Amino acid sequence: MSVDLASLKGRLVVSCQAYPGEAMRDPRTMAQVAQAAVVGGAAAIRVQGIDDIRETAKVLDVPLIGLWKDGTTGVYITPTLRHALACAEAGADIVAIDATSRPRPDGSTFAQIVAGLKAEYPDVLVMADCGSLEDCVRAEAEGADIIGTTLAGYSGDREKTVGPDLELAREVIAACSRPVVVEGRVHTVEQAAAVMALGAHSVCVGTAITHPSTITGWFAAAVEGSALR
Ligand SMILES: CC(=O)N[C@H](C=O)[C@@H](O)[C@H](O)[C@H](O)COP(=O)(O)O
Repeated sequence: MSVDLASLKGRLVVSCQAYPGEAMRDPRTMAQVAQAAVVGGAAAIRVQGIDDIRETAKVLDVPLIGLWKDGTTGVYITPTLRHALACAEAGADIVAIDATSRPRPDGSTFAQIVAGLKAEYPDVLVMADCGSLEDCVRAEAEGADIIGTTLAGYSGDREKTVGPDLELAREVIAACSRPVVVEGRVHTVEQAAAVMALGAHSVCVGTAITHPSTITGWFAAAVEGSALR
């Protein structure tokens, strides 16, 4: 599917990810979670891992953002062209790629991955997962179709804010002309609305919609912290 980014304007994107060792870490389960999110109004879905991309692509009729996390430190979100090509081959309409300037395992650059992916899959779009304003501006110049604030607070460039990094969102929206998707620690509907009011193209929510253990933990802490003795 060739994605018209206008279809995501003013809409919610939902990230459906379960982590290694978790009970929901199963491609069929993630595809079902994705289907449920679409019923609720998600205009696009973001999934991690080749099997999850393949399984989710089978059942979705909204754009699919795919990524491949390899490792847990440094550049681990779709770190090389090999990973990006595999995401596209598995059915991702948009491939999310780490767009920070940190060294990649094979010494390649974001610009080289974008060029290599587009040479092979001209219709596939690139979402740049950025951690700073500089990343966003560079990624746009290097051919990213969507600018994401995904790595704000995770790449070492910015403090990890409680909730989304609204300051970065404001600066990126002002500086970039490509659609900006604000992603990362959007945990409440109020935060999602605040991000959109800044002028974001879309907001991407993961944990607060699709990670039951974390959501349960929030409620459990509130209940236990408020219980009368
Ligand atoms: C930093 C990193 O690796 N972020 C990942 C990117 O795909 C996911 O673990 C996040 O869940 C996703 O970005 C959505 O964010 P949140 O779950 O905070 O709504």
